[in-house]
Amino acid sequence: MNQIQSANRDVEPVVVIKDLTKRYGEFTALDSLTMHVGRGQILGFIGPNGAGKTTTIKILVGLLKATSGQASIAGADCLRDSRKIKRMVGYMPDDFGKYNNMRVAEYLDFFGAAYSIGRRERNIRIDEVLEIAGATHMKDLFVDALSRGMQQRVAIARTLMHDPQVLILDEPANGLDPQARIDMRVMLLRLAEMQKTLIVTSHILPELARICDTVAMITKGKLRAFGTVDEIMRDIQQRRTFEILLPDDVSIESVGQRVRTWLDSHARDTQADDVQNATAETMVRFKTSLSDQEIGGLLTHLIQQGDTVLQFREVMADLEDAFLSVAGDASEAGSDVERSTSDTNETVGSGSVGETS
Ligand SMILES: Nc1ncnc2c1ncn2[C@@H]1O[C@H](COP(=O)(O)OP(=O)(O)OP(=O)(O)O)[C@@H](O)[C@H]1O
Repeated sequence: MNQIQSANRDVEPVVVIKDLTKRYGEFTALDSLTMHVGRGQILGFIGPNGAGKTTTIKILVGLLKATSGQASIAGADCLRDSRKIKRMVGYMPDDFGKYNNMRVAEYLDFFGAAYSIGRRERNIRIDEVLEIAGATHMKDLFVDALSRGMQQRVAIARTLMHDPQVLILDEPANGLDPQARIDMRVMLLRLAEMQKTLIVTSHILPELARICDTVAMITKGKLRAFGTVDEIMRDIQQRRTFEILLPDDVSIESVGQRVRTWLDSHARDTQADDVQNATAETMVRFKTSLSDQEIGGLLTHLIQQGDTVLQFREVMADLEDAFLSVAGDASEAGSDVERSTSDTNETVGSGSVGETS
């Protein structure tokens, strides 16, 4: 197992899972899972279908008994102290459910009452949670008429009604359009700023990379990687990919050759196909294990040679690459994970060393 220890050691752990195992008869759904999440942090809990995410969540919220191991939230045992757990945890399932003829305020009032919040306090709380979720304008709308993105905001508001310190959100970005996904990320970050501890499940791997402090990747009930996104990336990304965007395809051949020659003389592990001329995209793409500072030397070299470079940027491997790498079972994971394009971290053409990452 490639278990990377989190850099967030200084943050007080709120959710602690230790050697958690769950068997259904002969079948092991969770196998000695150990991980933790600190206060005000976002954990991306990532795994393909059937990996064991829901099983873990059910144990955390006290709905399922583990076969062995421990799960606690702020010191309370997830099974034995279920009343405390219920107060401390807000769980947002993937499915919004059907609530015909119910307005948003009534919907929130209903859930507030289920948490035994008094009527006056409920009214105040409804306005507060709608504000936090950016859904104040939806207060009098019917929930079943809302778009998926609006429903997700209301679902977050509902999860916040009893002011839980830990939020467990199951696939919150599922079915959202790109703008709604961005809005969702902003909202999750805001909740973390409010010192809420968030566990966010996803099988859309890059979705979480931008906002998570820590990522836990599981397949077949086993933890495959646990650490910050940077730690996981650094661990797998021995060789990084860069792109050099050129003004036209005329200079591609010469720039490609210059990059090849430069890499040959600076990086011992350079391989024949490490440099590729992407003519249609007017760019040269190359892989290297060199440091940012060393790669900056290549940019300087090109500019000194009179090449016009529009952009010099690193192609960020996404969490999916990391996942496939650490899972060590690409065929199984690859069939389940949703593919997406890589992100790029753009920098300027005539830039200096520091701008390459
Ligand atoms: N009650 C049960 N009896 C037997 N096997 C079960 C039971 N519940 C879950 N499993 C199995 O345990 C494994 C983990 O399931 P779990 O629902 O935790 O996965 P998941 O990561 O949440 O997947 P998904 O993303 O599809 O929800 C799966 O192989 C599932 O079939």
